[in-house]
Amino acid sequence: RAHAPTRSWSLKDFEMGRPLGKGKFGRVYMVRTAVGQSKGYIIALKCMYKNELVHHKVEKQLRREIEIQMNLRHPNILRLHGYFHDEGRVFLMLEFAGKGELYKLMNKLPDRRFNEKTAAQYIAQMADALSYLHSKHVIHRDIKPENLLLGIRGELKIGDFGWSVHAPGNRRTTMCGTLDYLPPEMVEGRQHGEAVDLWALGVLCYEFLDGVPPFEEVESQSMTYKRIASVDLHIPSHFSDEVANLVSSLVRKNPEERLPLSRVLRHPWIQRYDPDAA
Ligand SMILES: COc1ccc(C(=O)Nc2ccccc2)cc1NC(=O)CCSCc1cnc2[nH]ccc2c1
Repeated sequence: RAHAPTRSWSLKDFEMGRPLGKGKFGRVYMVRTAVGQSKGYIIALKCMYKNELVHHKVEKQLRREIEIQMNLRHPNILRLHGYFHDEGRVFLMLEFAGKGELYKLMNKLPDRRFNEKTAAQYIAQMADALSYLHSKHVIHRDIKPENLLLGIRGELKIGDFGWSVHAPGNRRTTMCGTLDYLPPEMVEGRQHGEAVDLWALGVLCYEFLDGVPPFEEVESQSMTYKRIASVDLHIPSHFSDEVANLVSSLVRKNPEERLPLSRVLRHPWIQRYDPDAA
């Protein structure tokens, strides 16, 4: 049974603000609740057309996602405050992340690189969010910079759950977007579990420090595929020994050998920059 919204919202409850971007199936606007006199608060309103959702056969996935996300509460996971619909559209009331999209910030950095201190804080926040999701048997499956947002205090927020499923997952619908973050078991279409997020965490850490993901082959997707399947990983010389150790412990072919999140949070590289991470 889909969650009965806490109260029935409708478009007239909001003051429309500027567009925040185009999502997968709709547009997102910055809006303020409590029209008129009282302050209210700012949220991101995602507007999607029902016939488009039906056309792409994703209405069941959306319903499942709403079920999952209405119960998630974590500082590094973008909140879904509620949802409502009118005759032709579905609206998601999402948390507004005050410092915007992480990849836009990355594109402004010289060679898109963060220093190790910033990267370690982000990875600690991601590990925290992922251990929360995994404790609820939710696999994200799509951890990558494009899906990360920044809160007003500069904290990371996992922002988009287009592919989260209850473990163990076995992707039924076809893939879209980059292969770069997918682990061998997914590119080979095999059974996969929560360890796919551990692999992606290692790939994310690599990209934060090198500016590009480890298996990227701009020219050829099939080459990326081969490099992932063979774990053709080369750690750049500018990586500290400790972060080299962390990345190599996460980006492992065998899912069972990947460093568990509890160990990531206690890893020397994380502890050096974020002592109260664990
Ligand atoms: C929890 O979050 C989400 C949950 C569900 C869905 C979704 O669309 N699910 C879906 C749709 C159809 C079929 C199946 C599933 C999307 C999001 N999240 C976003 O879309 C992030 C960017 S919109 C928010 C936002 C906030 N804060 C910002 N600050 C600057 C820009 C910005 C942008």
